[in-house]
Amino acid sequence: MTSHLKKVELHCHLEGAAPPALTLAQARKYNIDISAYLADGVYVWHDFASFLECYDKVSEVYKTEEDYALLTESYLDELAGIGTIYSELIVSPDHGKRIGLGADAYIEGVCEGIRRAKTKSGIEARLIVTGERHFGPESVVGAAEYAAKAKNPLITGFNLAGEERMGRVADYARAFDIARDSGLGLTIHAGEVCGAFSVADALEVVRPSRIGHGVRAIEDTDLVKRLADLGTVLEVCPGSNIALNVFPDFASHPLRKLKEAGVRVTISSDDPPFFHTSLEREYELAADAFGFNDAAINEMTRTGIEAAFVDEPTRQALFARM
Ligand SMILES: Nc1ncnc2[nH]cnc12
Ligand SMILES: [Zn+2]
Repeated sequence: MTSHLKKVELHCHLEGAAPPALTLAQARKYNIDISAYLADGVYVWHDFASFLECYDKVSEVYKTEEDYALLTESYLDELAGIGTIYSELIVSPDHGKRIGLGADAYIEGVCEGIRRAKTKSGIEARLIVTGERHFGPESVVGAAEYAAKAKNPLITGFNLAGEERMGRVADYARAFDIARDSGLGLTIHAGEVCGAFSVADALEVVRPSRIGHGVRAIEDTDLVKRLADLGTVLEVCPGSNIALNVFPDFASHPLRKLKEAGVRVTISSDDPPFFHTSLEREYELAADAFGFNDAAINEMTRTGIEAAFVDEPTRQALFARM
């Protein structure tokens, strides 16, 4: 039972949180055939590459500022309903451009959703702009430039997501330099689909305070020690890792080993309905599948607040709500 615990989520892709029923309604509204990617109320994919394709197709049925406001508001309402006090949403202004809405209107819709949810429940939220590796280094630089110039107080971080097997982290270094110079918090997907080398690359090239997943660092003992020594926070998404077959089952998932080795870990849901999970389930898994007691789970939640891309008064206000 974790329903009594306060919760924090640092790693959830906004479009990845789209409920299948809402996606279907959106597809019907815009007369889009989504049947190859959504059938019988579940998203259809079979491996990491087809998951990314499905994710991109699903994203295309959200088209207007109001669509994004509604999607954001609905997800944050769901989080607030399970005791979540803080959420970071990974967003892609590039996607706004690709669907013809434009990056500013896309972000404005998301911000409107954040304001609506906060008015109702007090949930605090921030945005992490992401580049997608499979759209190439230039597009990732474009995302970083957008985030750096936006001067939007809700945009506080920069990320790199997408096909981890495409290129090396060094190919995306310039985007992270732009984001770092503008004062954004840095995180990067690494050690999810690719092995420990990808996490080592990320540490060397990006020097991020956080890493998305990072779980395959477990393949290299020295690297695990380095993560612990540096205090790098891992945004661990166990349900996602099992769904994508990064590990065969929860018994072989390294969350506990990483924590016991002194690595700072937090728990998130990544793309919840795609992976048949939710933040609520991830907290339940922490208790039931990983055997963490309330104190250990609260420690991970506090780590999330420590690592959140927020100003200090907001961080202290979040600690006060724990
Ligand atoms: N789990 C994941 N890994 C990389 N890119 C993603 N984009 C959405 N979900 C992702
Ligand atoms: Zn992710």
